[in-house]
Amino acid sequence: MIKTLVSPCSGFGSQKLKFDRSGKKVKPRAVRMELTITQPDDWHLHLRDGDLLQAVVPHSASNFKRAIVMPNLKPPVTTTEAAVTYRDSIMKALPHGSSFDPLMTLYLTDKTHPDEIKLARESGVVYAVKLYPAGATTNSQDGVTDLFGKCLPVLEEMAKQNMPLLVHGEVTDPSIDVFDREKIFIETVLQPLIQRLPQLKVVMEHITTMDAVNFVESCKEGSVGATVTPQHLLLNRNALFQGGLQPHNYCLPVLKREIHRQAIVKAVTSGSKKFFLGTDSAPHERTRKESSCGCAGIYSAPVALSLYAKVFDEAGALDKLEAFTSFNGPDFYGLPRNSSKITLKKAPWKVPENFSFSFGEIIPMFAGETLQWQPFSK
Ligand SMILES: NC(=O)N[C@@H](CC(=O)O)C(=O)O
Ligand SMILES: [Zn+2]
Ligand SMILES: [Zn+2]
Repeated sequence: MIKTLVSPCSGFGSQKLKFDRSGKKVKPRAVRMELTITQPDDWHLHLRDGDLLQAVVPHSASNFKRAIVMPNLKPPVTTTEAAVTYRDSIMKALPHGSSFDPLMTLYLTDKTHPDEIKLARESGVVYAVKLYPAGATTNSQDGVTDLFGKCLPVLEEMAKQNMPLLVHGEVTDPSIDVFDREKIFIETVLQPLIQRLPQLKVVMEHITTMDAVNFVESCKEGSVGATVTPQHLLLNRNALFQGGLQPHNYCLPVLKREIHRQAIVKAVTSGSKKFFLGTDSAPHERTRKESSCGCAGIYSAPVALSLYAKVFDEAGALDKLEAFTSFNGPDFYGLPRNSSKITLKKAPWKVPENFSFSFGEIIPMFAGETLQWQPFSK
Protein backbone atom coordinates (compact mmCIF):
# COMPACT_ATOMS: atom_id res chain seq x y z
CA MET A 1 0.00 0.00 0.00
CA ILE A 2 1.35 3.41 -0.93
CA LYS A 3 0.18 6.46 0.94
CA THR A 4 0.37 9.34 -1.48
CA LEU A 5 0.23 12.54 0.45
CA VAL A 6 0.58 16.05 -0.73
CA SER A 7 3.43 16.80 1.56
CA PRO A 8 2.81 19.77 3.81
CA CYS A 9 6.53 20.10 3.72
CA SER A 10 8.75 18.88 0.95
CA GLY A 11 11.80 17.17 2.42
CA PHE A 12 10.66 18.70 5.69
CA GLY A 13 11.12 22.25 4.49
CA SER A 14 8.08 24.28 3.54
CA GLN A 15 6.75 23.80 0.02
CA LYS A 16 6.51 27.14 -1.78
CA LEU A 17 3.54 28.00 -4.00
CA LYS A 18 4.53 27.61 -7.64
CA PHE A 19 3.15 29.38 -10.74
CA ASP A 20 3.43 28.48 -14.41
CA ARG A 21 4.46 30.91 -17.17
CA SER A 22 0.92 32.28 -17.56
CA GLY A 23 0.78 33.02 -13.84
CA LYS A 24 -1.60 30.13 -13.00
CA LYS A 25 -1.00 28.37 -9.70
CA VAL A 26 0.63 24.95 -10.20
CA LYS A 27 -0.78 22.12 -8.08
CA PRO A 28 1.91 20.86 -5.69
CA ARG A 29 3.40 17.55 -6.79
CA ALA A 30 2.16 14.58 -4.78
CA VAL A 31 5.01 13.29 -2.64
CA ARG A 32 5.03 9.74 -1.38
CA MET A 33 5.84 9.85 2.29
CA GLU A 34 5.07 6.33 3.38
CA LEU A 35 5.06 2.96 1.73
CA THR A 36 3.94 -0.34 3.25
CA ILE A 37 5.24 -3.39 1.40
CA THR A 38 5.56 -7.14 1.85
CA GLN A 39 8.70 -7.82 3.86
CA PRO A 40 11.70 -8.12 1.54
CA ASP A 41 14.21 -10.96 1.28
CA ASP A 42 17.88 -10.63 0.42
CA TRP A 43 18.79 -13.06 -2.36
CA HIS A 44 22.58 -12.52 -2.05
CA LEU A 45 24.15 -11.98 1.35
CA HIS A 46 27.50 -12.60 3.06
CA LEU A 47 27.08 -13.24 6.79
CA ARG A 48 30.64 -14.52 7.41
CA ASP A 49 31.27 -16.50 10.63
CA GLY A 50 32.68 -16.01 14.14
CA ASP A 51 32.76 -12.44 15.50
CA LEU A 52 31.85 -10.91 12.18
CA LEU A 53 28.69 -13.03 11.94
CA GLN A 54 27.61 -11.93 15.43
CA ALA A 55 28.26 -8.32 14.47
CA VAL A 56 26.40 -8.19 11.17
CA VAL A 57 23.49 -10.61 11.36
CA PRO A 58 21.21 -8.24 13.36
CA HIS A 59 21.34 -5.68 10.54
CA SER A 60 20.01 -8.14 7.98
CA ALA A 61 17.56 -9.77 10.39
CA SER A 62 15.96 -6.45 11.29
CA ASN A 63 14.79 -5.76 7.74
CA PHE A 64 14.77 -8.98 5.76
CA LYS A 65 12.74 -12.12 6.37
CA ARG A 66 14.98 -14.52 4.44
CA ALA A 67 18.39 -14.38 2.83
CA ILE A 68 20.36 -16.56 0.47
CA VAL A 69 23.57 -16.94 2.46
CA MET A 70 26.79 -17.11 0.47
CA PRO A 71 29.14 -20.04 1.15
CA ASN A 72 32.53 -18.34 0.62
CA LEU A 73 33.80 -18.89 4.15
CA LYS A 74 37.29 -20.08 5.02
CA PRO A 75 37.07 -23.06 4.48
CA PRO A 76 34.17 -22.82 2.03
CA VAL A 77 30.80 -24.49 2.65
CA THR A 78 31.12 -27.32 0.13
CA THR A 79 28.87 -29.96 1.71
CA THR A 80 25.32 -30.16 2.97
CA GLU A 81 26.69 -31.18 6.36
CA ALA A 82 28.76 -27.97 6.54
CA ALA A 83 25.75 -25.92 5.41
CA VAL A 84 23.63 -27.38 8.22
CA THR A 85 26.35 -26.54 10.77
CA TYR A 86 26.74 -23.02 9.36
CA ARG A 87 22.98 -22.50 9.50
CA ASP A 88 22.98 -23.53 13.18
CA SER A 89 25.63 -20.94 13.98
CA ILE A 90 23.64 -18.24 12.17
CA MET A 91 20.51 -19.19 14.13
CA LYS A 92 22.49 -18.94 17.39
CA ALA A 93 23.77 -15.48 16.45
CA LEU A 94 20.30 -14.08 15.74
CA PRO A 95 18.80 -11.52 18.10
CA HIS A 96 16.28 -12.99 20.53
CA GLY A 97 12.84 -13.40 18.97
CA SER A 98 14.03 -12.90 15.38
CA SER A 99 12.19 -14.88 12.71
CA PHE A 100 14.95 -14.43 10.11
CA ASP A 101 15.35 -17.52 7.94
CA PRO A 102 18.79 -18.17 6.39
CA LEU A 103 18.57 -20.11 3.12
CA MET A 104 21.84 -21.95 2.64
CA THR A 105 23.99 -22.50 -0.44
CA LEU A 106 26.81 -24.85 -1.41
CA TYR A 107 30.14 -23.72 -2.84
CA LEU A 108 30.76 -25.54 -6.12
CA THR A 109 34.24 -26.97 -6.65
CA ASP A 110 35.87 -29.11 -9.35
CA LYS A 111 35.30 -32.05 -7.01
CA THR A 112 31.63 -31.60 -6.06
CA HIS A 113 29.86 -34.94 -6.59
CA PRO A 114 26.33 -35.17 -8.03
CA ASP A 115 25.27 -37.12 -4.91
CA GLU A 116 25.98 -33.96 -2.88
CA ILE A 117 23.20 -32.25 -4.85
CA LYS A 118 20.77 -35.02 -3.91
CA LEU A 119 21.76 -34.62 -0.24
CA ALA A 120 21.37 -30.87 -0.52
CA ARG A 121 17.89 -31.17 -1.97
CA GLU A 122 16.82 -33.74 0.68
CA SER A 123 18.18 -31.56 3.51
CA GLY A 124 15.53 -28.90 3.03
CA VAL A 125 18.02 -26.21 4.12
CA VAL A 126 20.10 -25.81 0.93
CA TYR A 127 18.41 -23.73 -1.76
CA ALA A 128 21.13 -23.18 -4.36
CA VAL A 129 24.70 -23.89 -5.44
CA LYS A 130 27.18 -21.08 -6.00
CA LEU A 131 29.71 -20.94 -8.81
CA TYR A 132 32.84 -18.92 -8.09
CA PRO A 133 35.30 -19.11 -10.97
CA ALA A 134 38.60 -19.84 -9.15
CA GLY A 135 40.31 -16.55 -8.30
CA ALA A 136 37.40 -14.28 -9.35
CA THR A 137 36.62 -12.75 -5.96
CA THR A 138 36.94 -12.94 -2.15
CA ASN A 139 37.60 -16.53 -0.98
CA SER A 140 37.16 -18.01 -4.43
CA GLN A 141 40.48 -19.84 -4.54
CA ASP A 142 38.72 -23.21 -4.11
CA GLY A 143 36.24 -22.38 -6.87
CA VAL A 144 35.79 -23.94 -10.27
CA THR A 145 38.68 -24.04 -12.74
CA ASP A 146 36.83 -25.60 -15.68
CA LEU A 147 33.02 -25.60 -15.52
CA PHE A 148 32.30 -27.69 -18.60
CA GLY A 149 35.29 -30.01 -18.13
CA LYS A 150 34.77 -30.72 -14.43
CA CYS A 151 31.19 -29.91 -13.38
CA LEU A 152 28.81 -31.12 -16.09
CA PRO A 153 27.48 -34.17 -14.17
CA VAL A 154 26.79 -31.93 -11.13
CA LEU A 155 25.04 -29.31 -13.27
CA GLU A 156 22.92 -32.04 -14.85
CA GLU A 157 21.92 -33.28 -11.41
CA MET A 158 21.07 -29.71 -10.37
CA ALA A 159 18.81 -29.32 -13.40
CA LYS A 160 17.12 -32.62 -12.44
CA GLN A 161 16.67 -31.51 -8.82
CA ASN A 162 15.54 -28.00 -9.82
CA MET A 163 18.45 -26.59 -7.79
CA PRO A 164 19.43 -23.11 -9.02
CA LEU A 165 23.02 -22.26 -9.97
CA LEU A 166 24.08 -18.85 -8.69
CA VAL A 167 27.00 -17.36 -10.57
CA HIS A 168 29.68 -14.84 -9.89
CA GLY A 169 29.82 -14.01 -13.57
CA GLU A 170 33.36 -12.94 -14.33
CA VAL A 171 36.15 -14.61 -16.25
CA THR A 172 39.48 -14.73 -14.49
CA ASP A 173 41.81 -14.66 -17.49
CA PRO A 174 44.36 -11.98 -16.52
CA SER A 175 44.62 -10.85 -20.12
CA ILE A 176 40.97 -9.70 -20.05
CA ASP A 177 40.45 -6.15 -18.86
CA VAL A 178 38.80 -6.10 -15.43
CA PHE A 179 35.93 -3.96 -16.76
CA ASP A 180 35.14 -6.55 -19.50
CA ARG A 181 35.14 -9.65 -17.35
CA GLU A 182 31.37 -9.88 -16.95
CA LYS A 183 30.65 -9.39 -20.65
CA ILE A 184 33.17 -12.06 -21.66
CA PHE A 185 31.80 -14.45 -19.04
CA ILE A 186 28.33 -14.13 -20.56
CA GLU A 187 29.68 -14.92 -24.03
CA THR A 188 32.01 -17.75 -23.10
CA VAL A 189 30.28 -19.43 -20.16
CA LEU A 190 26.66 -18.40 -19.62
CA GLN A 191 25.40 -18.51 -23.21
CA PRO A 192 26.89 -21.97 -23.86
CA LEU A 193 25.66 -23.17 -20.43
CA ILE A 194 22.02 -22.30 -21.00
CA GLN A 195 22.18 -23.74 -24.49
CA ARG A 196 23.57 -26.99 -23.16
CA LEU A 197 21.30 -27.21 -20.10
CA PRO A 198 18.19 -25.13 -20.76
CA GLN A 199 16.39 -26.72 -17.79
CA LEU A 200 18.97 -25.39 -15.30
CA LYS A 201 17.81 -22.38 -13.33
CA VAL A 202 20.55 -19.73 -13.24
CA VAL A 203 20.87 -16.52 -11.26
CA MET A 204 23.42 -14.05 -12.50
CA GLU A 205 24.50 -12.45 -9.25
CA HIS A 206 25.24 -8.76 -8.74
CA ILE A 207 24.94 -7.69 -12.39
CA THR A 208 26.99 -4.66 -13.34
CA THR A 209 26.63 -4.09 -17.08
CA MET A 210 24.20 -3.34 -19.87
CA ASP A 211 25.41 -6.60 -21.41
CA ALA A 212 24.16 -8.53 -18.37
CA VAL A 213 20.82 -6.71 -18.49
CA ASN A 214 20.42 -7.57 -22.18
CA PHE A 215 21.43 -11.17 -21.60
CA VAL A 216 18.96 -11.69 -18.74
CA GLU A 217 16.19 -9.96 -20.67
CA SER A 218 16.82 -12.26 -23.64
CA CYS A 219 16.39 -15.42 -21.54
CA LYS A 220 13.17 -17.23 -20.67
CA GLU A 221 11.40 -15.87 -17.61
CA GLY A 222 11.82 -18.23 -14.68
CA SER A 223 14.97 -19.85 -16.10
CA VAL A 224 17.49 -17.01 -15.78
CA GLY A 225 17.23 -14.22 -13.21
CA ALA A 226 19.57 -11.62 -11.75
CA THR A 227 20.24 -10.03 -8.40
CA VAL A 228 21.03 -6.34 -8.23
CA THR A 229 23.00 -4.56 -5.50
CA PRO A 230 22.46 -1.02 -4.20
CA GLN A 231 25.98 0.00 -5.25
CA HIS A 232 25.52 -0.99 -8.87
CA LEU A 233 22.27 1.02 -8.96
CA LEU A 234 23.68 4.13 -7.30
CA LEU A 235 27.37 4.38 -8.11
CA ASN A 236 29.49 4.35 -11.22
CA ARG A 237 33.23 3.81 -11.40
CA ASN A 238 33.97 7.47 -10.69
CA ALA A 239 32.97 6.68 -7.08
CA LEU A 240 36.17 4.66 -6.74
CA PHE A 241 38.35 7.71 -7.28
CA GLN A 242 36.27 10.68 -6.10
CA GLY A 243 38.69 12.96 -4.24
CA GLY A 244 41.16 10.09 -3.75
CA LEU A 245 41.03 6.32 -3.67
CA GLN A 246 37.78 5.15 -2.04
CA PRO A 247 38.30 1.61 -0.73
CA HIS A 248 34.78 1.38 0.73
CA ASN A 249 33.34 1.63 -2.77
CA TYR A 250 35.45 -1.27 -4.00
CA CYS A 251 33.60 -4.48 -4.69
CA LEU A 252 33.59 -7.20 -7.32
CA PRO A 253 32.46 -7.11 -9.99
CA VAL A 254 33.93 -3.62 -9.92
CA LEU A 255 31.67 -0.58 -10.52
CA LYS A 256 31.24 0.25 -14.20
CA ARG A 257 30.55 3.27 -16.43
CA GLU A 258 27.46 5.47 -15.99
CA ILE A 259 25.73 3.99 -19.08
CA HIS A 260 25.79 0.58 -17.40
CA ARG A 261 24.40 1.93 -14.14
CA GLN A 262 21.57 3.58 -16.05
CA ALA A 263 20.76 0.35 -17.89
CA ILE A 264 20.50 -1.50 -14.58
CA VAL A 265 18.24 1.17 -13.06
CA LYS A 266 16.02 1.00 -16.13
CA ALA A 267 15.82 -2.79 -15.91
CA VAL A 268 14.84 -2.97 -12.24
CA THR A 269 12.33 -0.12 -12.45
CA SER A 270 10.72 -1.53 -15.62
CA GLY A 271 8.62 -4.01 -13.69
CA SER A 272 10.42 -7.02 -15.19
CA LYS A 273 10.12 -10.12 -12.99
CA LYS A 274 13.66 -11.24 -13.83
CA PHE A 275 15.48 -8.83 -11.52
CA PHE A 276 15.40 -9.06 -7.75
CA LEU A 277 16.99 -7.69 -4.61
CA GLY A 278 20.38 -9.10 -3.62
CA THR A 279 22.45 -6.72 -1.55
CA ASP A 280 25.77 -8.58 -1.79
CA SER A 281 26.39 -7.00 1.60
CA ALA A 282 29.98 -8.13 2.15
CA PRO A 283 31.53 -6.89 5.41
CA HIS A 284 35.28 -6.71 5.88
CA GLU A 285 36.94 -5.24 8.93
CA ARG A 286 38.05 -1.64 8.29
CA THR A 287 41.81 -2.29 8.22
CA ARG A 288 41.29 -5.01 5.63
CA LYS A 289 39.58 -2.47 3.35
CA GLU A 290 41.88 0.47 4.08
CA SER A 291 45.00 -1.44 3.18
CA SER A 292 47.75 -1.57 0.57
CA CYS A 293 45.86 -4.58 -0.82
CA GLY A 294 42.26 -3.90 0.13
CA CYS A 295 39.50 -6.53 0.12
CA ALA A 296 36.58 -6.35 -2.30
CA GLY A 297 33.14 -6.03 -0.71
CA ILE A 298 30.75 -3.29 0.40
CA TYR A 299 28.83 -3.49 3.66
CA SER A 300 25.31 -2.44 2.73
CA ALA A 301 23.00 -4.41 5.05
CA PRO A 302 22.15 -1.45 7.36
CA VAL A 303 21.34 0.90 4.46
CA ALA A 304 20.21 -1.35 1.64
CA LEU A 305 16.45 -0.86 1.87
CA SER A 306 16.82 2.91 2.18
CA LEU A 307 19.04 2.87 -0.88
CA TYR A 308 16.76 0.73 -3.03
CA ALA A 309 13.85 3.04 -2.07
CA LYS A 310 16.00 6.02 -3.10
CA VAL A 311 16.65 4.49 -6.53
CA PHE A 312 12.99 3.71 -7.20
CA ASP A 313 11.85 7.07 -5.81
CA GLU A 314 14.30 9.01 -7.97
CA ALA A 315 13.18 7.02 -11.02
CA GLY A 316 9.52 7.80 -10.24
CA ALA A 317 8.88 4.08 -9.87
CA LEU A 318 8.03 3.51 -6.20
CA ASP A 319 5.04 1.46 -7.36
CA LYS A 320 7.53 -1.11 -8.75
CA LEU A 321 9.65 -1.36 -5.60
CA GLU A 322 7.68 -4.12 -3.85
CA ALA A 323 7.89 -6.56 -6.77
CA PHE A 324 11.67 -6.08 -6.88
CA THR A 325 12.22 -6.37 -3.11
CA SER A 326 9.59 -8.94 -2.18
CA PHE A 327 7.94 -10.82 -5.09
CA ASN A 328 10.36 -11.52 -7.94
CA GLY A 329 12.90 -13.38 -5.77
CA PRO A 330 10.54 -15.87 -4.10
CA ASP A 331 8.63 -16.33 -7.38
CA PHE A 332 11.89 -17.23 -9.17
CA TYR A 333 12.95 -19.65 -6.41
CA GLY A 334 9.44 -21.17 -6.23
CA LEU A 335 9.03 -20.13 -2.59
CA PRO A 336 6.03 -18.45 -0.97
CA ARG A 337 6.03 -14.67 -0.71
CA ASN A 338 6.29 -13.35 2.85
CA SER A 339 3.12 -12.51 4.73
CA SER A 340 4.77 -9.97 7.05
CA LYS A 341 4.97 -6.29 6.06
CA ILE A 342 7.35 -3.41 6.56
CA THR A 343 6.78 0.30 6.25
CA LEU A 344 9.22 2.68 4.62
CA LYS A 345 8.86 6.28 5.69
CA LYS A 346 10.38 9.36 4.20
CA ALA A 347 12.17 10.66 7.27
CA PRO A 348 15.80 11.76 6.89
CA TRP A 349 18.39 9.86 8.91
CA LYS A 350 22.13 9.86 9.06
CA VAL A 351 24.03 6.67 8.29
CA PRO A 352 26.52 5.92 11.10
CA GLU A 353 30.16 6.69 10.25
CA ASN A 354 31.07 3.19 11.41
CA PHE A 355 30.01 0.22 13.50
CA SER A 356 32.48 -0.52 16.26
CA PHE A 357 33.12 -3.97 17.74
CA SER A 358 35.74 -5.59 19.96
CA PHE A 359 37.55 -6.94 16.88
CA GLY A 360 37.49 -3.63 14.98
CA GLU A 361 35.19 -1.49 12.87
CA ILE A 362 32.97 -2.02 9.88
CA ILE A 363 32.26 0.93 7.61
CA PRO A 364 28.81 0.87 6.01
CA MET A 365 28.00 2.02 2.51
CA PHE A 366 27.17 5.76 2.42
CA ALA A 367 28.77 6.19 5.88
CA GLY A 368 27.96 9.57 7.41
CA GLU A 369 25.54 10.54 4.63
CA THR A 370 21.91 11.52 5.06
CA LEU A 371 19.30 9.27 3.46
CA GLN A 372 15.61 9.99 3.04
CA TRP A 373 13.84 6.64 3.38
CA GLN A 374 13.78 4.63 6.59
CA PRO A 375 12.39 1.11 7.07
CA PHE A 376 10.21 0.21 10.08
CA SER A 377 9.32 -3.43 10.68
CA LYS A 378 5.85 -4.13 12.05
N1 LIG B 1 31.25 -8.67 -3.81
C1 LIG B 1 32.44 -8.56 -3.26
O1 LIG B 1 33.18 -7.63 -3.62
N2 LIG B 1 32.89 -9.41 -2.33
C2 LIG B 1 32.24 -10.59 -1.85
C3 LIG B 1 32.35 -11.74 -2.79
C4 LIG B 1 31.47 -11.64 -4.01
O2 LIG B 1 30.25 -11.56 -3.91
O3 LIG B 1 32.00 -11.63 -5.14
C5 LIG B 1 32.86 -10.95 -0.49
O4 LIG B 1 32.64 -12.08 -0.04
O5 LIG B 1 33.51 -10.11 0.12
ZN1 LIG C 1 30.46 -12.33 -6.35
ZN1 LIG D 1 28.65 -11.61 -2.94
